[in-house]
Amino acid sequence: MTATRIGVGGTSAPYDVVVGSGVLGELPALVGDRAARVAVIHPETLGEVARPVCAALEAAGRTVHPMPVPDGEAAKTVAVAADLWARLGRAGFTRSDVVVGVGGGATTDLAGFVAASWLRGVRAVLVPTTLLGMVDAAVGGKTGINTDEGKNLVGAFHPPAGVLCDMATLPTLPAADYIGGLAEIIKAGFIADPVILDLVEADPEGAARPEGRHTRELVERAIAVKAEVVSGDLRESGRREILNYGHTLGHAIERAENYTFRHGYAVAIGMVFAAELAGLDGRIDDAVIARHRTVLASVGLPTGYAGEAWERLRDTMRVDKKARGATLRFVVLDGIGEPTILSGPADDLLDAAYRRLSA
Ligand SMILES: NC(=O)c1ccc[n+]([C@@H]2O[C@H](COP(=O)([O-])OP(=O)(O)OC[C@H]3O[C@@H](n4cnc5c(N)ncnc54)[C@H](O)[C@@H]3O)[C@@H](O)[C@H]2O)c1
Ligand SMILES: O=C(O)C(=O)C[C@@H](O)[C@H](O)[C@H](O)COP(=O)(O)O
Ligand SMILES: [Zn+2]
Repeated sequence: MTATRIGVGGTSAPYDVVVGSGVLGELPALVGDRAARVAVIHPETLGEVARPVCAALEAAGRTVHPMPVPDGEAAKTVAVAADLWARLGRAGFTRSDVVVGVGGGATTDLAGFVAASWLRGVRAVLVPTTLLGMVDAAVGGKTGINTDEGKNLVGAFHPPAGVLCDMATLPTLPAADYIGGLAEIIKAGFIADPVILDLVEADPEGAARPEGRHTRELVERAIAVKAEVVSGDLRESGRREILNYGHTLGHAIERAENYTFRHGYAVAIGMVFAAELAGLDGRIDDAVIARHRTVLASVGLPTGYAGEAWERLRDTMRVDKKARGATLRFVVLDGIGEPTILSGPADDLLDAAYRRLSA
């Protein structure tokens, strides 16, 4: 199957998300001719995945600097970012050079942030190798790291110069990580493209595997949702907030679990919470709430949570980026494909929605 190109606009430098299988040959063109040096930031555990990326760039005449970092969320720290700044400095990276991020969403968030901050911004090209990275994290220019106080609290909007989704990398991804990516795909279904929900419901077992019959369509539909939203609101001054569906509680759970809980799993629970909130607020009926639980559970995602104390989660949600002053704001649905903001819900509504998660 040939590669698909999904354009992302809304900036002075529109870019393509290239989706296909065995498409590494497209990488040098995304990196461009001006770069003499390319830093390839990748998890140290993914040396085998990064090697062909480095080889493709070397074959195109670039001087490649592989920069291994800790795996997954452990890389999203200021200490790792500072170490990368030091490595770029020692290697003499200038404004015409390029940072390539290879790996899951945690790695591409870090690589994007380092590219955004080095010399106040150099080009980033992202090569996501997880389902979640392809359909969400690598697209749209949100970059960042975590702090002790919460998730993604430091970062920058820095759109990539290109994104290469080589689906041939997916078969080695552990099943649990693949399923985590489905949470963001299902999110795109609830907020904007209900056909996604239909496709998952038609074949949940296939949806949970890279070789599933609808996989390519699910990936492309989710990217199309993200591309359309961020093209209209890069800096999240309005509509982009819908991409945060399920993330207000989700991020609080990730922090409470010390980032050992997969992002997609936390978002799945957060979407059920948001659905319960919307139901209690009279916005959606029981059938829509039930559809959240059934579609998420059908692919193996969690729909309940009985972990950390609710009071602590509620406190953590106060540093959510959608909050304004003391007012918590949640993305909720008025119906499938009809996201809106619920501003300042009463404490008893929040408490009741949370109780339904542990019931
Ligand atoms: N910037 C955004 O818009 C955005 C959007 C969604 C999520 N995110 C962020 O993305 C992160 C989650 O991303 P994730 O789910 O990809 O997790 P991750 O980056 O932690 O990767 C999950 C695991 O998969 C491994 N892996 C990656 N590719 C592999 C492959 N091809 N074969 C074998 N193993 C492979 C990684 O080494 C890691 O152990 C979170 O930090 C989240 O906040 C950002
Ligand atoms: O791109 C966006 O905008 C999103 O909200 C996508 C989310 O899936 C993603 O997890 C994002 O990193 C969350 O952003 P944050 O601003 O809440 O940290
Ligand atoms: Zn997310």
